[in-house]
Amino acid sequence: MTALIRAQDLSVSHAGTDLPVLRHVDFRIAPAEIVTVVGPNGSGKSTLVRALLGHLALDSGRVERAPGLRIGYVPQRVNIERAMPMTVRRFLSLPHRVSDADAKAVLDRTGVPGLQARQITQLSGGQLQRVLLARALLNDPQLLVLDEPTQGLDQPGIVAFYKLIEEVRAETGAAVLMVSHDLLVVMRASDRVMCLNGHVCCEGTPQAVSAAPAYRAMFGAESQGTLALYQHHHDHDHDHVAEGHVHGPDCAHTH
Ligand SMILES: Nc1ncnc2c1ncn2[C@@H]1O[C@H](COP(=O)(O)OP(=O)(O)OP(=O)(O)O)[C@@H](O)[C@H]1O
Repeated sequence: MTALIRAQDLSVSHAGTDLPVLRHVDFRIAPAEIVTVVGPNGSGKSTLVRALLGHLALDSGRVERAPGLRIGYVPQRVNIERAMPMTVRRFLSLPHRVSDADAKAVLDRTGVPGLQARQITQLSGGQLQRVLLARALLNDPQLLVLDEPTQGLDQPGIVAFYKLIEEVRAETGAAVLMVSHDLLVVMRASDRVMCLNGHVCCEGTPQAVSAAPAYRAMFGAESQGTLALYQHHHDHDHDHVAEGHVHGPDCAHTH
């Protein structure tokens, strides 16, 4: 099936960094697929998302988006202006006005009914994430992009949020691209996982990635729990990684 987004050989630099933050990254996501990008802090996950959305200039490579692609984007929670006085109802109408009926329906759907009159600043972390998701769902997206959607949530909150994401995918057929640090939960919820450290260290099914030496080296003890979830039937290689790329400090794979 045709990809919703396909990127080839992406390299991206930020002002003031010597080395490109992303180096020779290939990416694609198909309709209804759940893809998760994992990697250490500063490994370029948010940069990849922003490059795929067309928010950043590329050093090299290209990003192709399906014509007219509808994207629902939930940026990192830290980027939301929490100090600004605004009700949930008003927030849902930015930038496009929505009807009361649609606002009610989407809040019901995301498990936070009746919050219309509440100030954004007064929401709990879990409620805020669901309101952000609600807003992203309003334009009936073919692709949902979630950058660390469960930051600050406790474990039951994280599990419940990913369950909601899976339900939304099942109901709407939307593909989902997530950045996450919640290795255990996210691995179970994903069709495909990409392990990023400036370049793609490993990529594949959760089973394959959780057993990959690069992933294990990167996440250490935390990865052991993930490994226990899966049987060991891994056979990945790094053939898709461009020759001569530079390893990040936590990347231990060999060629
Ligand atoms: N606007 C910017 N200007 C300069 N450098 C930036 C900018 N945005 C990100 N960087 C740098 O690029 C690198 C990758 O950042 P990015 O936010 O993509 O990483 P990340 O994997 O999403 O990290 P985290 O897990 O901490 O959110 C970091 O070293 C960061 O400091």
